[in-house]
Amino acid sequence: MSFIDITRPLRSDTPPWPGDHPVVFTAAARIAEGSAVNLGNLSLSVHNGTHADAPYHYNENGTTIDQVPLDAYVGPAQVVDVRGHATISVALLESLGAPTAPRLLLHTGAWSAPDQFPETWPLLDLDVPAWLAERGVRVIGLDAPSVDALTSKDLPRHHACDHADVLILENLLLDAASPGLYELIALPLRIAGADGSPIRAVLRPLA
Ligand SMILES: N[C@@H](CC(=O)c1ccccc1NC=O)C(=O)O
Ligand SMILES: [Zn+2]
Ligand SMILES: [Zn+2]
Repeated sequence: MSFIDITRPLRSDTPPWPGDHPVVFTAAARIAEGSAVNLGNLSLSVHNGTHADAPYHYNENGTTIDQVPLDAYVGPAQVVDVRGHATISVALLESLGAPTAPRLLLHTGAWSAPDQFPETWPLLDLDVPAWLAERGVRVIGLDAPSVDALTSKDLPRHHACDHADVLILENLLLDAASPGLYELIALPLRIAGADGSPIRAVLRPLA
């Protein structure tokens, strides 16, 4: 069965989080210029594009990305459509029949123009991470740049996820994923000591 690719392309013309390092991909060598090979150099913030946050991103004593349990990032996942909602409450998720899987992906529709960084996106109520964790959820993903607001400095939703042992995926591309149950594969790179990592995130429909 074919995959649905829920990864944003890493492109130098996609704006990063304000103030963060952009995607820089340069050709260090080109066959067309007489080299034996084409050779690319890549420079990134680990929060560019579709990525996993490591708990170390928001907790000095948190797990770094090379230490996170890989089985969290592979397995059944539910996609729900929360487009048009400013806040995501327990009641909203219940009304959508969530959660039915250990991974919950929120289609917010908040970042629709790739060359324009969004200013607002739907935010979880602070009791949602613990409520989801009690129901077996280990990963929350969304198609917005963060689980917290752009201007947040105290990152209450990141911390609520951390306290509930819920891992976070950000900047997914869920336009082609209708609500339903899938297998998610979204493994981070083994970057020693890092606070996050790009992922290649795909869904496979579960019949
Ligand atoms: N995707 C990130 C963005 C982030 O937190 C961030 C990235 C660069 C510089 C500052 C950041 N966050 C808070 O001040 C996140 O919410 O995890
Ligand atoms: Zn992040
Ligand atoms: Zn984050």
